[in-house]
This record gives sequence, structure tokens and C-alpha cells, in this order.
Amino acid sequence: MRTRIGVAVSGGSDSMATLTLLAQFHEVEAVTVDHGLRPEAADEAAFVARFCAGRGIPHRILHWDGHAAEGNLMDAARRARLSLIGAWARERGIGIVALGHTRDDQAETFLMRLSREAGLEGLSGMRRRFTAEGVLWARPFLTQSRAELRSYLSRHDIVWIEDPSNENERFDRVKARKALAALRPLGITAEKIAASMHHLEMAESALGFALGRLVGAHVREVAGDLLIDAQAFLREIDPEMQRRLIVAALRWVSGADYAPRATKVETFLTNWREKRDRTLHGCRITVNESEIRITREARAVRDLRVPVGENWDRWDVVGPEGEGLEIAVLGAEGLRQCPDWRETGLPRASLLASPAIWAGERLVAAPLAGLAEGWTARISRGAFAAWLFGR
Ligand SMILES: Nc1ncnc2c1ncn2[C@@H]1O[C@H](COP(=O)(O)OP(=O)(O)OP(=O)(O)O)[C@@H](O)[C@H]1O
Repeated sequence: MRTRIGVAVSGGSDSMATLTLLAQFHEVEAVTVDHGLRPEAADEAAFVARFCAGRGIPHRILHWDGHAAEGNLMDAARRARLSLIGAWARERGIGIVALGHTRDDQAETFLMRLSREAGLEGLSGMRRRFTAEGVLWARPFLTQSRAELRSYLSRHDIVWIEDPSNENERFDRVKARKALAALRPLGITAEKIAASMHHLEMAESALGFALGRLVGAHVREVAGDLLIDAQAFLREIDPEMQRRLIVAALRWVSGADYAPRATKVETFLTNWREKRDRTLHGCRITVNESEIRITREARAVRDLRVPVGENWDRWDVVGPEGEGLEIAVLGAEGLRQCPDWRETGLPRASLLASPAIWAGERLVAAPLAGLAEGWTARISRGAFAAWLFGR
């Protein structure tokens, strides 16, 4: 059986070209998210639907109703898109979804990130592949230019949608595109920037490999906590690798998709040897002579409550069937009802932040705190070392 590939198509030139090029060699299914943010969005989705119907390509339109999202709307829309398309792919049994990014997107991103003083990771650009939402995402035309893709479309009489916001200088991306054109006389082109980004990416991946080795040697994982050998951290790990290790550990323990604030990590790294508890990025960090322990912070998950069957924080919790059961944090109240918690050998703080199964106010089970009752809890992202490797 041939692998089916999902293609995320906005109707813009890059994703239209991605769709048609991939469709020449693969069985494809297309998907468009109607964010409902612009009045034309529904028409654009319908345009993609008609195009696909004409070529016998299955296509689905997904709707986002999170407009009231707080914070950066574009960012929220992008994350929602990933999650909606991810769910669609899983439902369709599609393991790979292609995105239409080009090397022009790469170069624009590079320029924009300079303003944020990005380091190696930020400047090495978008990855060709990454996993998220249980799906492998690919950017097959990341080394191609937008002009090449457009010329392919024109040669084949394929039209695309020009998003009017692509000309709106309110957006940093549009400013970056114009700045890039202005750099041409210096010989700086998207192609040159993309080539430099590739060098940075190689360096980044070598560091990622080295980090994996450090983790194998000096980090233990216990019930969702990470324990770093404090003596090795002090004597064998240089400052940049210390920073990378802490950032990765905080991301894994918090389950967050984004990195902790650089300034906060820096502060921690300058005073980490002071033996006191602190919180950072929704995690609790405890330091003693022999280890640095990173635990989920109970307060950060205090209000999180989901029906059994759904992912809670970063845990998959499974157990016997039951009506109206929910997963929420164990907390102090729950822990009092776990007579055997000390026998688990896990610190109180770790257990306080662990998942528990509740029937209303009644505690049914606390799999990490010695009250399993047939329930188990597993980290949905998998082991720390494996997650690092797959990023
Ligand atoms: N509304 C959407 N529905 C489905 N996929 C989308 C949508 N918006 C973006 N994408 C996917 O994400 C990629 C990058 O998004 P971006 O916003 O940079 O592109 P775009 O401006 O929509 O234009 P293009 O389709 O030309 O890439 C797109 O190429 C496409 O694969």
C-alpha cells in the first residue's frame, strides 16, 4: 500500500504548489483550516475544495472557534491549526502532513528573529521534519524558492489566492520580505541566508546529539520527574550545555510546547547551587548535594480537570470503566487519602502534582501515590531521552 500524505493547504501559492507536486507521486489528502478571522476565509477554503474536487483529491475543511483566545492571535491560530490538522490526520490514519514553507519563509524568519537576539536554535531555521500531535510534519519544499513554486503553478495554469495581508506592512513578515529585497545589492539573498542557516542547523544538531549523550549519562527519570546528577552538572557540563539541558528538562516536565524565558533560565543558572526550592516554567526545582530535581508544580495544574480518556497535563491515564470520572491534580486533599504514599519513595511535592481520578469530590485512585486501584499513568510524550531525540 502506498503511503498517504496529508497536505495542509491555505490556498496560497506555496501550499497549492506543495499539493500539486506531491499529488504527482503520492496519494494525497488535503485539509484547510477556516480560522474565521477574515471575511474571505470561507471563500478561500471553498476555492481549495473546488480545486481538489476537480482533481479527485479528498479534501476537508476544519473550523476554528477559538477567536476569543488570549494573547497573540496569530500564534494562537497557528497552534490551533496544528492541533486541528493533527486530529484530522490521526482520524484519517495519515502519518505525514506536508506544509508549504519555502526558503523565502526561512530567510524572512531569520531576519525577524535577529530582532529578538535569537541564538543558534532560533537562527538555524525551521526543521524539515518534526513530530507533534502524534503526526510527522514535513516541509518538502523548504529549499525551494517561492518564485520557483509560483512559476511551476503558472506554467500549469494553476491559480492561487493572494492573501491581501501579504502586502500589509503592519505584519513583521511583510516588513521582513521587503527588507530582504533591499539587501540584494549586498549580495544577501534568501538563498544565501538559507545556506548559512543550514550551517547553523548542522551545528545545532551536533549539540543536540551531545545533549542526548549527557542525558544518557547524568539524568534519571522517576515518575515524571527528572533528576540531574548535581556533581556532573557542576563539574562536567559547560554553561551552554547546562542551559540546553535545563531548557529541555523544563519543557519536558511542564509539557509546554514553548521554551522558558531566557532571562529566568539565566538567573537559575547563576544561582542554582543555593539549596532552595524555586519554581520556573510551571515546574518546581529542588537542589541538594547530589541532585537537581525537576518536578511539575502542583499550582500550575490546579485548575486542570478533564474527563477520563483525555490527556491530562502530560499524562495518559487509563483504568477501569466508570461513569463521570475525571482526572485532576491529586493535591494536598487527595494525598491525605493515600495512606501508602510514603512507601512509593517519591517526594511529597512530586505526588501533589500527580494525576488523580475523581468522582466529583471523591478520590477514586492516585496511580503514582500508592492508590492504584487498577489505574496507570504514563507520560504521553514518552521517555525524556526519546523525546529529545525525536524533536
Ligand atoms: N488555513 C490553513 N489551512 C491549512 N493549512 C494552512 C493554513 N494556513 C497555513 N497553512 C499551512 O502552513 C504553511 C505555512 O503557513 P503560512 O501562513 O506561512 O503560509 P501562507 O501565507 O498561508 O501561504 P502558502 O500557502 O503560500 O504557504 C502553508 O504553506 C500551509 O501548508
